[in-house]
Amino acid sequence: MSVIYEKVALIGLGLIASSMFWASKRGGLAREISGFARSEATRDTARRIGLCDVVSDSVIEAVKDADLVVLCVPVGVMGAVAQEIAPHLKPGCTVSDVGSVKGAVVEAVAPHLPKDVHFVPGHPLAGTEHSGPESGFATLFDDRWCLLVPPDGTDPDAVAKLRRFWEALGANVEEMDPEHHDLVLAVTSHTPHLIAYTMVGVADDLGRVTDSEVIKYSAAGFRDFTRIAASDPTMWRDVFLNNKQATLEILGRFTEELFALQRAIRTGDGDELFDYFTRTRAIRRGIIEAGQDTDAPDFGRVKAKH
Ligand SMILES: NC(=O)C1=CN([C@@H]2O[C@H](COP(=O)(O)OP(=O)(O)OC[C@H]3O[C@@H](n4cnc5c(N)ncnc54)[C@H](O)[C@@H]3O)[C@@H](O)[C@H]2O)C=CC1
Ligand SMILES: O=C(O)C(=O)Cc1ccc(O)cc1
Repeated sequence: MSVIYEKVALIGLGLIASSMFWASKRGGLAREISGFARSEATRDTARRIGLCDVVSDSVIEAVKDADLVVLCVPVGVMGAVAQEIAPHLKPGCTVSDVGSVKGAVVEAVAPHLPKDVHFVPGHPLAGTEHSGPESGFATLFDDRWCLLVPPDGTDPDAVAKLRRFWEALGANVEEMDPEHHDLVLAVTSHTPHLIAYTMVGVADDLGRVTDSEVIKYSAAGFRDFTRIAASDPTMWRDVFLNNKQATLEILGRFTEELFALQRAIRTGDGDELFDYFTRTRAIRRGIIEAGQDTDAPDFGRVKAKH
């Protein structure tokens, strides 16, 4: 592999930034990677484990002379971080992010950036329920999607370079517009997370989630819910507050379907239940035939290149 960016700055040293660092080192994709995190404890941990070539105590220092700056912070603080770094960005550099929501991030970040900087927002569809600087690993993005949502008129060379970088990190890259991204993610990630949170909350309300019998006998479905419900609360609070419209739209549809199934159970309508489950089974089989393995413990890897 060869160097794609001379200097990369990673802002917010958690799961995604640390995985980007290790994957970038694996491929030799940057000559220097600087990092900044808000808390001193995170910066100390990063230094101790060798995360980033240089860990700066100031975000301004971290972005100085960087050719690529990636915002890896919770969605709700992207705008504030962009505002802080904007006057210190190298002319001609690319600013990107990895936030799970795109519309609100574009709105919050774009107005702060100088005209001579390329803004190419991104979102790797890869993660785990773990967070923090010690949770990252080099293979996180291998065979996963990374979606780029460049605003209209973005310099195609800047987009192509960032695409090459993500491909070298191991991902399959596709471009999308922010609104479509947010709707797709509301269906495939955000609403399912909310359902997992709710289901674990319900079990907890019943006082059984920590009960050894429930843990002992819990089937894979509930275990997956508890894994997902262990995800970072700040990150997920920000996802829902910033993808409000699409999540509420999908939740509305979800509750309609749930009520229909509830009614079928109450009235003993076996045909309704059977037909519904037959339809959903076909969807699952379609996913497998398309080469996407959703059995992966964290998130479906992309088996086939599309
Ligand atoms: N965790 C996951 O599975 C995935 C997360 N994402 C997105 O990636 C972004 C980062 O997520 P993770 O790496 O999982 O989070 P994380 O919680 O592991 O790391 C976030 C880091 O940002 C730092 N931070 C928070 N506010 C800050 C500020 N104002 N200035 C500087 N640093 C600040 C935190 O101290 C922490 O070090 C989020 O926007 C999230 O939506 C995207 C794909 C997957
Ligand atoms: O851990 C899981 O199951 C995930 O769903 C990972 C994930 C979380 C958030 C994202 O924006 C993308 C991927």
